Amino acid sequence: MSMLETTNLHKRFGELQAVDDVNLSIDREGIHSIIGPNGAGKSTLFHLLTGYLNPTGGEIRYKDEDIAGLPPRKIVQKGISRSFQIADLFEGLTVKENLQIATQALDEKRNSLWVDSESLTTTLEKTEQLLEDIELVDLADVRADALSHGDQRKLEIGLALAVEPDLILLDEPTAGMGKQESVQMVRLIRRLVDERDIKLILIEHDIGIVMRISDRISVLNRGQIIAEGSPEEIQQNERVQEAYIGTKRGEASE
Ligand SMILES: Nc1ncnc2c1ncn2[C@@H]1O[C@H](COP(=O)(O)OP(=O)(O)OP(=O)(O)O)[C@@H](O)[C@H]1O
Repeated sequence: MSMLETTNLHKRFGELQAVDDVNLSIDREGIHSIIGPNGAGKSTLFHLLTGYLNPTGGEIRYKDEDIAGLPPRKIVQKGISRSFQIADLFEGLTVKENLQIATQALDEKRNSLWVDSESLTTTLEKTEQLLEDIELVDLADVRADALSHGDQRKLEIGLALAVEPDLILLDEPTAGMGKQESVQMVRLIRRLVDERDIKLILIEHDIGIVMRISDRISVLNRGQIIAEGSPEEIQQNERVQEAYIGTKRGEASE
């Protein structure tokens, strides 16, 4: 059974159908990538799945419950998380402080004036675990705005993990990275998915990375899904090749 399913999902901006009758089925395990040329509708689809945009039509079912149109906070509570931009968060705080705040957001007692020692211990333990998971133990006391670009992206993933999601959505986690940083990031993401047993939906422009990391791929073009399958199937699909004509080899939409 699938974990997340969209049925006839639409999002229109004026005359433009940015997401056009999308039927997507995401099963419970592994990494499912969404690829497609610039303007294909990938980010719009992510915004719909995470509550940042309301669909114009259609359904989004997560664990068999309709979540279309729910606000982002409610969707996070259901177990779906996405990466945040550090710029929108706490640049002046350290790596550890950022993770602590995100972890505390899970705690039902966060609005209470008195935090009991048990929940404080749990928060600290979870924060330590997150630091290890995202390989930032050595940089725990460094301010977020002093981190390298690659380490900021790791922290963004840590923040998304802090709410203990079952499903996580990452939008271009390797954007702006050099080759070596990208390889490290891909390795980290694969390990997290396997160790934490979470499902990942990924938007990624680098086709080389997509083919290496994905268990399944859906291809969007002009708001519609034009192909879905394993990396091998997608590589050989003629409609996909046509959609990418004119793009450089090894890059989907640059
Ligand atoms: N808020 C908005 N208002 C109007 N049009 C929008 C809005 N957001 C996106 N669009 C349009 O919807 C289409 C799909 O955009 P979207 O950003 O989802 O594509 P994408 O596949 O993520 O592209 P990219 O790879 O360049 O990030 C584009 O034509 C875009 O200009």
